[in-house]
Amino acid sequence: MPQLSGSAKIQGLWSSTKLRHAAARNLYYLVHRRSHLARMLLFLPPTQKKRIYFGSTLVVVVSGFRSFKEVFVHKGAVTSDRPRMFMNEAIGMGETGVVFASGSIWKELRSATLQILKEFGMGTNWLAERVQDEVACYMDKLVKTRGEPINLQHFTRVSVSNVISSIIVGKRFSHEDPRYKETVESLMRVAESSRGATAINFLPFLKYIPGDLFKAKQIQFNMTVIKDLLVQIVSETESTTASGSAKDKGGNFIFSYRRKESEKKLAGKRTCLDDDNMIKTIVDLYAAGTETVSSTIVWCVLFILHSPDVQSKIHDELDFKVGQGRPLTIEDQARLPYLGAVIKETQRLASTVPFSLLHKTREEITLGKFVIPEGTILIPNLDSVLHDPEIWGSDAEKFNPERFLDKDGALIHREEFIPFSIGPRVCLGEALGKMELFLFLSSMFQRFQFVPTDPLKLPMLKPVIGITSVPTSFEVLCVDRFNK
Ligand code: HEM
Repeated sequence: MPQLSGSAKIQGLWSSTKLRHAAARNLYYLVHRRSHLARMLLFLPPTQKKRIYFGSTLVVVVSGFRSFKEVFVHKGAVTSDRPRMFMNEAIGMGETGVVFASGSIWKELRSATLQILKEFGMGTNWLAERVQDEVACYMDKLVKTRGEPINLQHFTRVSVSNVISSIIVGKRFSHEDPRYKETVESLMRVAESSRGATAINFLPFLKYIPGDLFKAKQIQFNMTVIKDLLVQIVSETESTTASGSAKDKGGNFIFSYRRKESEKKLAGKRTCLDDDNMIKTIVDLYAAGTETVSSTIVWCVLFILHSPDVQSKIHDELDFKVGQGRPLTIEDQARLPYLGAVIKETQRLASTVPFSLLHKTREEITLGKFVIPEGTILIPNLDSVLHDPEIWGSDAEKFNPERFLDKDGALIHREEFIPFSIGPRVCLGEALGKMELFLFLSSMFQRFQFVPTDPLKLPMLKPVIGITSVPTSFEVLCVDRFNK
C-alpha cells in the first residue's frame, strides 16, 4: 500500500501534538487505481486499527513540500476548487464569497478582491499607515494595563480585526462600539467552533446530533449575527459614502466593489459581483484576516516567554537600530533581520493554519503511481511541511529563529517556508498579514517587555486546533520599557 511521506494530521480530530504526530506517522491512503470507490484508512496504533469512511468521498491528505508543489502548484488549475462548506451553508449562502466559491465565480471574486486590495496599496505605505494607526491604539490599550496580567489574545483580536474595518468601511471602529464588539466576539466563537464545522463538512449528518455536539447551531447562530451586523454596516456605509477611490479619504472596499460591479454591468458583461458575493466576501475577509494574524502575534509572545534570551536579542536589535524615540514604520523591516527571523520562526512553529483549507479536484489527477479521481477532497497538511525534520533539521520542533539567519545575520529565504500555502489559492491577504505581523510585533517589543505571571509556571505551548491553531488561553504582563 503506497504511503505519502511526511507527518500528517487531520484538522480537528486531534489537538495534542503527540497524538497528532503519532497518528500522522500511521496515516495511510488507499487509492484504488481508476477506482471511484473512495475511502480512507486511518491506522491508529496497530492494535487499534480503525477505518474511517467519509461516505463515498475520497479524502487525501497531501503532505510534504514536494507533494504540495506537485498538487497545488503544478496541478493547481484542477486542484483549486473547494468542497461544500458548512460555514456557508449555515447562513444559506451556498457557494458565495472569495474563500469558499469555486470555478469562474471564485476567479472573478479573487481577482476583484485582489485588485481592490492593491488599489489600497496592500504591501505599501498607504495601508501600512492604516495599520500603524491601529497599532497606536493597541499600544495605548496595552500601556493602560499598567503591567497587570492580561489576556493578550482578546486585545489583539479586536485590533487586528479593525485593520480589516479600515479596508472594508474606510474607518476604524472604537473598541467599545457595541456592534463592532459583537462582530468580533461572534468571529471568535465561530473560530472556536470551527473544529465542529470541519467534521460536518465531511459528515453532514453530524449537524443533527442532539446537544449540538458538533456546534452546528452555535456556528449557524454566530455566522448569522456576523452577516446581519455586516449587512447593516454595509448599508450605512453605502448611504454615507458618495464616491471616492480606494485611497481617498472615505474610500473603502464597498465603494470599489460597487464601482467594479457597475462597470461590468454597463459594459454588458456577465458578472458575479452582486450583493450576496459582496457580503460574503466581506465576512470572509474579516474571518480570514482576524484569527490568523492575532493568533500568530500571541504565539510569538508565548514562544518568547519560553525563550527569554530571544526577547533580549529583539530588544537589543530594536534599541540599537531604531531606538525608542519614534514609532516604527514598514521601512524599518530591512533594519531588523533578527525580528524578521523571529516572526518567520513563529509562523513556522505555530503553523497557524495547520491544514490550510480544504481543496477539491476538478478532474482526475495522477501523482506518481496514484490516481486521484475527480471530486476528491484534498487536505493540505501544511503542518507536515512546516515541521518536517528533513527540511528544518532534528530541532524542527524547537523555537530557533537562527535557522532563518545566515552567518552574517542576514535573513534567509527558504522555499519551504509556506505558512500562507502555495498555488492559485495561496492566501489572498499574505502581503497584508506580513505587514501586520511586522508592525504589531515590532511596536510591541519596542515598548514592552513581556513577562510571565509566574516564572516557575510558564503558560502551556498547547494549541487549540480548529481551522486555526490558537494558543491555549494565558495571561501575561506587558511591562512598559519607556516608564520603568
Ligand atoms: C498570519 C496570517 C495569515 C496566514 C498564516 C494565512 C494563511 C492562509 C492559508 C493557509 C490559506 C488557505 C490557502 C489555500 O486554500 O490553499 C489562506 C486563505 C485566505 N486568506 Fe489568509 N492567512 C493570513 C492572513 C490573512 C489576512 C490578513 C487576510 C485578509 C485580507 C487573509 C485572507 C485570506 C483569503 C481571502 C483566503 C482565501 C483565498 C482563496 O480561497 O482564494 N489571510 N490564508
